[in-house]
Amino acid sequence: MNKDFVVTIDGPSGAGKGTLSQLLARELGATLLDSGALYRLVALSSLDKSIAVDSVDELAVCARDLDVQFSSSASGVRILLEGRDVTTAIRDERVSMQASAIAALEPVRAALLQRQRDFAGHGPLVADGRDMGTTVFPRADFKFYLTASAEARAQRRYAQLVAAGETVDMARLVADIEARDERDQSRASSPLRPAPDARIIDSTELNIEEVLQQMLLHVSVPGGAC
Ligand SMILES: Nc1ncnc2c1ncn2[C@@H]1O[C@H](COP(=O)(O)OP(=O)(O)O)[C@@H](O)[C@H]1O
Ligand SMILES: Nc1ccn([C@@H]2O[C@H](COP(=O)(O)OP(=O)(O)O)[C@@H](O)[C@H]2O)c(=O)n1
Repeated sequence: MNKDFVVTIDGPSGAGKGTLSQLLARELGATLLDSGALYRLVALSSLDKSIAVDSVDELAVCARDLDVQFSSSASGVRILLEGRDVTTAIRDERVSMQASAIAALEPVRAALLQRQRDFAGHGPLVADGRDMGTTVFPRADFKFYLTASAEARAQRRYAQLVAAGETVDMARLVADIEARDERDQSRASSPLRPAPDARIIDSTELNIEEVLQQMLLHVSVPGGAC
């Protein structure tokens, strides 16, 4: 087994990718790539700079020049955009919708591609997103596609946002999630779909620990299965 092995976790919003990729990375001693955060950062930066969604060239420059730092802290990974802590700001629903819109633009995806690939090759990597197993790391060692019913995903997201102190309109949240799913799946450039060699896990009826155990069953690392 390659010491720089790559595990990819793709799937729709609220399927549990972020949660499971963190747990799996901890179990495997791997670095984490939260590719959605990169799209969210371009979205936030473009909203801050009032760049319109149809200004494709400007958005691509924004993605290419993104000044971002991921720093570990006691409360988890903090994300800095041009030195400003935007860890919470990028999770805002307005940013989610903007991220989904700009993620459909091929020049933006192309501008982020190498930045994502650069995470590999420095030890094991767990990469979370929509096209990790299809486009960014097509030769990954282990690929997962995590999904759950739209209702379960919306309920999870609702609980997560309420716990973070936000006021959430459930009907709006469901509509937003469905709109993002539709856009992610139907775009021409790297649409959301399982890689042919991905293991599909439906977590609708599974808790987080059960999903983690299923994943660990299929990831074997040097020194034996873990
Ligand atoms: N299998 C599960 N059962 C219950 N809650 C879950 C499960 N997987 C994830 N969650 C919760 O759902 C919310 C969304 O999960 P997250 O990992 O952010 O999803 P994603 O990254 O796919 O959008 C989080 O609050 C997380 O704790
Ligand atoms: N590899 C990726 C990751 C995210 N994205 C886009 O970026 C948006 C935000 O990604 P995310 O993973 O943070 O979203 P959630 O699953 O947390 O809702 C998604 O709605 C996708 O449109 C993408 O197109 N490709």
